[in-house]
Amino acid sequence: MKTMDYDTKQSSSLPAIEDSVATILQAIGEDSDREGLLKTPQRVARMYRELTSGYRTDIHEIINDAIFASEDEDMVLVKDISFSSLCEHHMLPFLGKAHVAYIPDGNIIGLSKIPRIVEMYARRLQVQERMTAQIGKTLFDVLKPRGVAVMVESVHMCAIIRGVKNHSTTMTTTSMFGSFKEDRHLRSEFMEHTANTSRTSIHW
Ligand SMILES: Nc1nc2c(ncn2[C@@H]2O[C@H](COP(=O)(O)OP(=O)(O)OP(=O)(O)O)[C@@H](O)[C@H]2O)c(=O)[nH]1
Ligand SMILES: [Zn+2]
Repeated sequence: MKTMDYDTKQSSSLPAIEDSVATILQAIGEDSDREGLLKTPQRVARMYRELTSGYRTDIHEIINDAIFASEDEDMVLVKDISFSSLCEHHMLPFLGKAHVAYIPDGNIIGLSKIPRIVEMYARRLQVQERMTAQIGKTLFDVLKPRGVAVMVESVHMCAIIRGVKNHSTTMTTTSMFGSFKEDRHLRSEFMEHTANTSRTSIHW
C-alpha cells in the first residue's frame, strides 16, 4: 500500500510532560510533594500519551489489508461509533458519536476498521471539524469508494465546565466526499439514517 501523509507526530516525551505537570501543580499553589500528588505527574504523562496515541498510529497497520472485493453498490453505514478527543484550544475532552457511510466501488472494508480510523484521529489534539474531515478523507483514500459521508455529534467540556458553561449544546459536523458531495439525494438519505440516533446519551 502506498504511504500517504497522515499528519503524524512520532515522538512523545514522558519525562518532559512529567516536569511540566509538576510545574503546573506548583503554579496553581499545590504542594507537589504531598502524598496524593506524588505520582500525579507520571500518571498525567501516561494519560496524555494514551490520549494522543493517534499521532503514532500507522494507518496501514490498522487497515491490515482488510479490504475485500465486493459487487455491492449500496450504502454501507456504521453508526454510533463512540469516541473521546481533546480540543486543541483548552486540552479538555469533547466526546460523542461518529456516523460513517460509504458507497462501495468494487471493495468493502472490514467493519472494525472504521471505528479504528475514528480512534486514530480522535486520539489527538483536535477541532471537531478537522477530525470529521480527516476520518472521511482517510476512508476515501484507502478504500477508494464512490463516496464517503461522515457526521460527528459531540459535547465539548470546554463549553460546559468553564467559559460559556452551556450544558445543553451539542455540536454536529459533517464531511462529504465523492458521490455524497455531488448527489444531494444520497446526502439526504445519509442524513435521514443518522437522524434517529440516540442523542440523549451524549447530553450532559
Ligand atoms: N469550531 C470549533 N471551536 C471549538 C472546538 N473546540 C473548542 N472550540 C472553541 O474554540 C474557541 C477558542 O476561543 P478563544 O476566545 O481563543 O478561547 P477562550 O477565551 O477560552 O474562549 P471561551 O471558550 O469563549 O471562553 C472557543 O469558542 C471554543 O468554544 C471545535 O472543535 N471546533
Ligand atoms: Zn476547547
